[in-house]
This record gives sequence, structure tokens and C-alpha cells, in this order.
Amino acid sequence: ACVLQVTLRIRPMSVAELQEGARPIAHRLDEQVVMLRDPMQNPDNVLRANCSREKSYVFDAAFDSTSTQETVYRATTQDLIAGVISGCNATVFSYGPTGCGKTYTMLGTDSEPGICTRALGDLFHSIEESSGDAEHEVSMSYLEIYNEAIRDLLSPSRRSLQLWEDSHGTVRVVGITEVSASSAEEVLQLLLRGNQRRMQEPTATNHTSSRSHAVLQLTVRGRERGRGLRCGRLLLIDLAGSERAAWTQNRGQRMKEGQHINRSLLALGNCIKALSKPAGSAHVNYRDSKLTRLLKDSLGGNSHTVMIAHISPASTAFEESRSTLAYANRAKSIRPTVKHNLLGSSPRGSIMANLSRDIQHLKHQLYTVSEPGKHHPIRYTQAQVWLRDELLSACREQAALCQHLVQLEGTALHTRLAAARHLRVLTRWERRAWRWGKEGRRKLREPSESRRNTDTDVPEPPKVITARESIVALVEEQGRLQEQKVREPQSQHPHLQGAELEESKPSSTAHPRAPGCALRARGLAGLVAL
Ligand SMILES: Nc1ncnc2c1ncn2[C@@H]1O[C@H](COP(=O)(O)OP(=O)(O)OP(=O)(O)O)[C@@H](O)[C@H]1O
Repeated sequence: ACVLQVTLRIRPMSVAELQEGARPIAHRLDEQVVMLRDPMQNPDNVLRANCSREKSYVFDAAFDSTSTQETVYRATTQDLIAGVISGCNATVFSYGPTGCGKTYTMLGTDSEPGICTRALGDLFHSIEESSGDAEHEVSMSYLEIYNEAIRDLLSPSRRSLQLWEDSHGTVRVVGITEVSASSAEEVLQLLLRGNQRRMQEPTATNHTSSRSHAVLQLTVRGRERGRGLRCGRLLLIDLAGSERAAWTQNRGQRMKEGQHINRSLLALGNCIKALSKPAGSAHVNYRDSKLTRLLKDSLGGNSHTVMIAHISPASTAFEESRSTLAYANRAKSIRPTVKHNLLGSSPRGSIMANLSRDIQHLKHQLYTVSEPGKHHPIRYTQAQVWLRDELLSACREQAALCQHLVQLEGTALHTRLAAARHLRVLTRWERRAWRWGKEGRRKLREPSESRRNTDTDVPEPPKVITARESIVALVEEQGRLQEQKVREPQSQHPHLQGAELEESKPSSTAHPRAPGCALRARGLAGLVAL
């Protein structure tokens, strides 16, 4: 199953966009396809007449102004809740240019609640429903990354917090406030209080622009009968808006913020780019920004991750929309893996988990094809290389076997021709001998004078003796060839050498000396049938 889900949401045209005469150029074609038209291209320009003015992008899901908050939540987040309760990590993050609806999707409004509110409702509802079989404890933390500093949104203190990577490689925020919560309402209250502390400033493009990345972390520790202690984590992230500094009129502090935001989003983009390449072929640099360090687990392997990219449909936002679509499109090739977090598990358990993660990673690689449209070869894993080599050597063996069978057929034909030649000599001689025998028997009935001349048998001429011996040898040869024809396909002899093939040819020197006896009917019949 695809573990990184990339979706796209097109918000409705804003009043400001309509007032400045913008036209809609981004359209949702179906549940997964989005089309963006270049507004600058002139259809009357003959030189560009053959250039496509439209580009389509396929995502795991696509939403537009007709999609409700409920639809977006159901398609992106609802299914993750059960996993988090059973000990998996999940991350949902909204990405896009400033003013395109990221905060609206994550937080929403009182009348149209967003993903956070709905996820919390479902989380506590599911925990309550399973309370008979398991005990769960929920805690939350809420932080923002502003100008590369981590700030605790649940604490009035404005000091910046540090990141720390534990011995299992899990990234933690040192000193963050972690509050236990027993209901969705309690978490929402804390969330609202935290949002008031979040850096929000009016920018040239959005009156209430979020100037920081906000990360809500919900940790669910559960003890189920017979299944040990599990710990699942749900990260809900509202990223700060990407912006094109040259196009905005932001100056001073706003410009500095913009640079930090863009730098961390660029670092995120670089990690996505590196992760979409074959394992080991590119270094994934999580250390370039606080955001990527924090998202290491989500992107690098141990999380179900959903990216909701946002764009404006307006012609005035074409450049931002195009780069957002390209960014989201690239993210589709990352295939992280998921494991259940068992608390206090044994070292053997963690080795097993690592191994199964490696296997999952290899499996992903197996199915990873480079960007659609480009004809890059499929990348092979080591296991696949072995399989391919096995297959190649099996094909070679089969080809050698076929060649050997053809040679056996050729040898059999030679044997049959030689046998026919010898048989003719022998038949002629036997007919003559029979005639002489008849004459001899007739002479037996005549006076003793003439009978005395026929008493001695006529000796076989050398030509007949050779023919007789050759036919005996050929019968043996025929038996051997027949045996080889039956045995070879079963034994799948790997490397048939020319010398071995030579052995199967009839050779007068190789034949054992034939006994001076008459041909057996069985041998003759078999020889002719070969
Ligand atoms: N799907 C939508 N339906 C209705 N209104 C929307 C939708 N998406 C966004 N809006 C409205 O557009 C405006 C900007 O949205 P929002 O603040 O969520 O953008 P943002 O991407 O978070 O911006 P920033 O990065 O600057 O914080 C808000 O007034 C919001 O109510």
C-alpha cells in the first residue's frame, strides 16, 4: 500500500483575485486529476501552436471549491486514526503558497471545522469505544518553528527549544510542554490558546498569514490485552506559506521571515527529492532545517504521511501554482514504511523491526519507477539481480539443452542411415544364403557323389561380418540416444560441452566387438523406429 499520500486542494477564487480580473486556470478534472493552463501563452502564436498550454497532474486525491472540509478529512486523515491508536505514526501536513488555504484545511472555522478538530473528535471517540479491551492515554504538545527557532505554543515562555535525537534515532524536542488530555474539547482549548501565541502577521498576499510552521503532536499510549504497550503519534502540521520574495512587496522583518520559511521549505523539498531517488544513491540531508529534522521519522520511514498541497485557481497565481504542483508531484515518488511502536521491546525485536523495514524498503525500490513519462529503467534490488541472474542462467541452460536435443536428433538420423545401409548388405547376403541353403537341401536328396561337394558351409564375406557387427553396435547406440533424449530434459544438465556431444556420435572404434550372432527382431524394429 502507498504510505505517502499526496493530495491537492484548489481553493475558491478570492474576492481580491476576482477584483483584479483574474481568471480560473486550475481545474480539478476528476477525483485525482488536476489541470493547470498557462495563461501567458497566446493561442494565436503560430510558433507555439504545437506547444501544449495545459498540463495535467495526477494525485492520490484532488479537491476543489466544491469539496467540503468533511470530504477532505475523510479522504486524507480519517483512516489514519485507527493506526495511531494501534501504535503507528501518522503525519498530515498542509503545504502551499501563502493565502491558498493551508490553515483553513488544518484548523478551519467554527462552522467549517478542519482536520485537527475532526481528527481529535474521531480519536477520542475510537478510544472510548475500545475502552473495554484497552486502556489509552493521550498527551499533546504544540510548537512552532519561526525563523529557525522552536517555540512552545503551550507555554508563555518565548525561549527557543532544542532538538535531540535519542539512541533509537527518534527526534525529540527538549523541554517541550506535554499535556495529558482526556477529551477532544480539552485539546481544542489548548490548541486555540496556542494559536493565539503563533506568529501571524498581515503580508502583502494574506491578511492573517501564518509566518511559522505549526506542529501539533498527539501521542497515544495504549495497553491492549495480550499485545503489550504501544505508542502511536499523530503529527498535524500547518506549514508557513511558500512565497516568491521577488513578487511580494514584503520588506524588513517580513522578508527575513520569508527567507527562513523558503529555506526550510527548500530543505524539505531537497529531502523529498533525495528520498525519491534509489536508496543510497542520494544523501538525505535532514539537518538543513529544524523542520526537516523534526519530520525525519515521518518522511524517512516510520510514518503514514499525507501531504495536502494547496493552490489558488487564479491566473495571477500561475507561477506559484506551477511550482507547488511540481513540488507535490515529486513527493509522490517517496515510499516510506511503517512499523508499530512497541514500548520496551527487546533488542531482537528492534533488529527484526529494522530487518522488516529493510525488506519493505527493498520492496518499495522494486516497484519504484522513475518519473512518469521519462523512460528510465526500473531499478533492481539485490534480490532482483539474483533472480534475474538465475533466470538468465536457466534460459542459457534451456538453449544449450535444445541445441543438444537437435544434435541428438541429427546423430539418430545418421545412425538410421548407416543401419539401413548395413541392413541392405545383410539382407542381400541372407537371401543368397537362403537360396544356397535351399539348393543344398535339394542336393541332399541327390546321390552321395554330388552331396559331398555341398557339405561345407559357405563362409560369410568380410563385408557381411562388418555389417552385422555394425548393426549390433548401432542398436546399442540407438538405446543410448533414446536414453539420453529422455534423461536430459529432466536432469537440466547445465553446461553441455562439445566433447560430450561428440561422444554420442556413432564411431566404429568405440563399438564393442559384436558377437557373431544373428540380429534380434527387437533391435531391428527399434532401430528403424528411432
Ligand atoms: N477551501 C476554502 N473554502 C473557503 N475559503 C477558503 C478555502 N481555502 C481558503 N479559504 C480562505 O482563504 C483565505 C486564506 O486562507 P488561509 O489563511 O487558510 O491560507 P494559508 O495558506 O494558511 O495562508 P498563509 O500561508 O499565509 O498562512 C482565508 O480567508 C480562508 O478562509
